Amino acid sequence: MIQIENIHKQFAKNKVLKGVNLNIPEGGIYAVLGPNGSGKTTLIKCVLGLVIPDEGSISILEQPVKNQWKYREQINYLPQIANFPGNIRVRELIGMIKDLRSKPGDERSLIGLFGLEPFLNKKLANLSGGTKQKVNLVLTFMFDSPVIVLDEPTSGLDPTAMIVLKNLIQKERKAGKTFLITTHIMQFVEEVADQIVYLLEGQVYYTGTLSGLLEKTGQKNLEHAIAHITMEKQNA
Ligand SMILES: Nc1ncnc2c1ncn2[C@@H]1O[C@H](COP(=O)(O)OP(=O)(O)OP(=O)(O)O)[C@@H](O)[C@H]1O
Repeated sequence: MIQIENIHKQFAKNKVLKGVNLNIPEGGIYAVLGPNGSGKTTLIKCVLGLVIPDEGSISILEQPVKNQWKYREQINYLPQIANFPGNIRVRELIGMIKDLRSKPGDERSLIGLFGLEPFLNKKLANLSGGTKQKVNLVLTFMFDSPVIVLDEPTSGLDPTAMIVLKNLIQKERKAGKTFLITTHIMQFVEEVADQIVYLLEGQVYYTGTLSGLLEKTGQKNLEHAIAHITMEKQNA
């Protein structure tokens, strides 16, 4: 479904991705993890065509993405920071995004799930951070696409919204969708991810199941496994 081969990317002298290889088959939830600044967002943006790699190739649904744009219709993307103008009302924003996509979107059940009815006529600038994130999740999940990319989806969410999000992800996964998710919330990863991709020093340090990572590191949970990898690297 997504093939990433030998991706390199540097910003000025900062070599962020140094030969990333990753093969993501169709269906399932891939958590892309790594320390701050390890290149998770950069990698995701390469997949989306928002960052152009210096070297390497990416194919999605068997199509190389270089100089292409049509494939993006197959991806729903939740950015880490979505910067929409503050004077737009929630209802208008949803309408605008639906007009921009060439496929139909259905936001009604999502608005109910996230309890957003009272906010539909409010301007974005007047919403709390968590409520804005719920709106962004509606914008992401209202379209039916085979690939869903979520950059820090839990940001600012209260526990109820977190449960709604986890259920939504599981529902879409059962429908055969492929997820790429970045997050620093390890409990979230333990609960939803099928596979873990751990980026370190510009390369993929680990891909596999959570239990495989625990076995590899000899730790009892993901938080400890990651701390173990970091310490090991520091002492190397
Ligand atoms: N457009 C850009 N111009 C210059 N440097 C950039 C740009 N985008 C990212 N970087 C740098 O690339 C590195 C990786 O950033 P990236 O956002 O991909 O990391 P991340 O793993 O997603 O981090 P976090 O966990 O903090 O979200 C950082 O050093 C960042 O400053």
